[in-house]
Amino acid sequence: MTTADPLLSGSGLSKSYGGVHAVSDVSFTLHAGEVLGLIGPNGAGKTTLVDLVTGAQDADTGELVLTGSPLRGGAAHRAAQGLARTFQHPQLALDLSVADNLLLGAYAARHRGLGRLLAGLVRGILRPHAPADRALAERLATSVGISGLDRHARDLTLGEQRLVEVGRALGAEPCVLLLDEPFAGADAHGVAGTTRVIEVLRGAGHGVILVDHNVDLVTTLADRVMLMERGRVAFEGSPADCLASPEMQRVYFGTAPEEVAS
Ligand SMILES: Nc1ncnc2c1ncn2[C@@H]1O[C@H](COP(=O)(O)OP(=O)(O)OP(=O)(O)O)[C@@H](O)[C@H]1O
Repeated sequence: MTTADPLLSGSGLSKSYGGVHAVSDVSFTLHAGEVLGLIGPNGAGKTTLVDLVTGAQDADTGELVLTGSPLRGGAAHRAAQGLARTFQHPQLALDLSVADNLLLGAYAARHRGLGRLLAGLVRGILRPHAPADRALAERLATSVGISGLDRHARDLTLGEQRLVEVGRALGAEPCVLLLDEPFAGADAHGVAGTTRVIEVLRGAGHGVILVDHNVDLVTTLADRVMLMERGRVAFEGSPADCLASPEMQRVYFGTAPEEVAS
């Protein structure tokens, strides 16, 4: 792999559910230090694409390559290879504390296997955190800007849950982070915390795939944008070019720019 090679690439990815073509022949690249924004209306296939990359769903067709090697296997295997994600609907362990949830990503990366992860978790629950783990939880909390480490996850607002998910993903020290609607339901504080993490990862030469309906934020934060429509890539390019494109006008407003002007 040379520095010009993508950190992560997908080619010819497709996934159908019965007659619904959720993702159809999608190809993409993500380079080191790059934020790729993924936008598109409801049902465009954004979450399905994230699922195919992270191994939450099996692709019908297509190939993925991460740092020069084929990316295969289930979600836990891919996480061990350096992928981390957040979910459109946050998936925290609601009965655990903020600190325990933040540590889950690091435990998973450290133990590289579900059985050992669960064993580590049970040990963590049954006895207080080792000082190093508590310090790590505090560092992750500071990174995303969340306080109250001993609160139960179920007592958090949606925005706080999203921040903990981002912190948990950060704890795995991913080379690629996939964020699925991190700004939905987040207040200014939540937006700032997630934005900070994106900037840190970009600065460290990692990659970020950012899915969100907040087009203003995505086009501000992303280096490149992919617009999806009915499972396909309708446009791919710089944020400015995407915003000015006829495809953007058509997908979001149902009109081409010249029709708007007349
Ligand atoms: N598990 C599933 N079973 C059946 N159909 C599914 C499943 N997951 C997604 N779909 C369908 O695939 C299409 C793409 O869905 P997907 O959730 O990927 O879109 P999206 O762009 O993420 O939408 P949103 O912005 O609303 O989250 C939709 O028509 C959806 O109903």
